[in-house]
Amino acid sequence: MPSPKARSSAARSGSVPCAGGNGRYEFVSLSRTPPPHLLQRQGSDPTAARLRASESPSRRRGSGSSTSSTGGQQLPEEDCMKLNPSFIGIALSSLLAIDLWLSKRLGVCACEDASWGSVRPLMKLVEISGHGIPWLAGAAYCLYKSDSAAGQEVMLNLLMALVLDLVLVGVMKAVVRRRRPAHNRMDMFATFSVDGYSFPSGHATRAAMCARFLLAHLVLAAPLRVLVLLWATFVGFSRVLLGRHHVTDVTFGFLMGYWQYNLVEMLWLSPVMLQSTIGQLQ
Ligand SMILES: CC(C)=CCC/C(C)=C/COP(=O)(O)O
Repeated sequence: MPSPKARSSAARSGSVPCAGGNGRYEFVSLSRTPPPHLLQRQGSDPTAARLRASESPSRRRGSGSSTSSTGGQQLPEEDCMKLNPSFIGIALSSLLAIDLWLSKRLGVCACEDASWGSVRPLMKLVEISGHGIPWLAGAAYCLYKSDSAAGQEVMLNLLMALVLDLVLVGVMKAVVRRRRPAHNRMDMFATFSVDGYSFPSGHATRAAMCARFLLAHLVLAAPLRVLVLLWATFVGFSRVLLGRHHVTDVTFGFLMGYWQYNLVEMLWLSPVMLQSTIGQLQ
């Protein structure tokens, strides 16, 4: 009988252990039709039942409702789908496996005992620099202090962009509900409940969106522009180093933040709108 590890790696690699006719376990490729004695046994064998139970809910749903013929055997249609896994399915599973492996390897500051644990405090400073609270507070303060209409307009739109970002990321996290990496220590300050989820990285979306915003609306010297880009990149990268996120959470977060800036430009609050808004507030 194979060890549990062998069983799980076999399941991952597309072959499943089944109880053979002589009581021994055999590995059967999912891409081949199982021998008849295995097909007969699957109905009553507890191991086969357990394996079926571990299949995806979508496969379990509607089990036994329809059948198709394969080589004279009547197979449930769901099993035929299993025998022909789609190319996109395999590509996605491979990407996810690489993502998990790479994220774990790169999470070198995930705790003090990790290989780069000594730089964790520095990484946490980078984390704070991309947190929503300092950005919201900073934008609100600049809006309050700004004495030019142009400055007020930019800061109001930055505030609107930051709120939009929080809402969109919150909705996305609540829909996808991907768990954070197992090696993450949840010691972030000021989080919403959806921040228990991982996809996408809110820091990455904010960093990408704010970097585009600053580069487009502030007159900055070339070295400062480079610094803004470096900061945004580092904020994203630090999420993986801290073990907070998978690589794909951050990659998607950057893309989403980049796209969010386009949305902000589309929804841009003009001076006319600004005056009527301020008028209503007074
Ligand atoms: C409380 C406020 C205003 C914002 C929460 C910011 C936050 C903690 C986001 C989570 O970021 P990651 O998804 O990158 O971990």
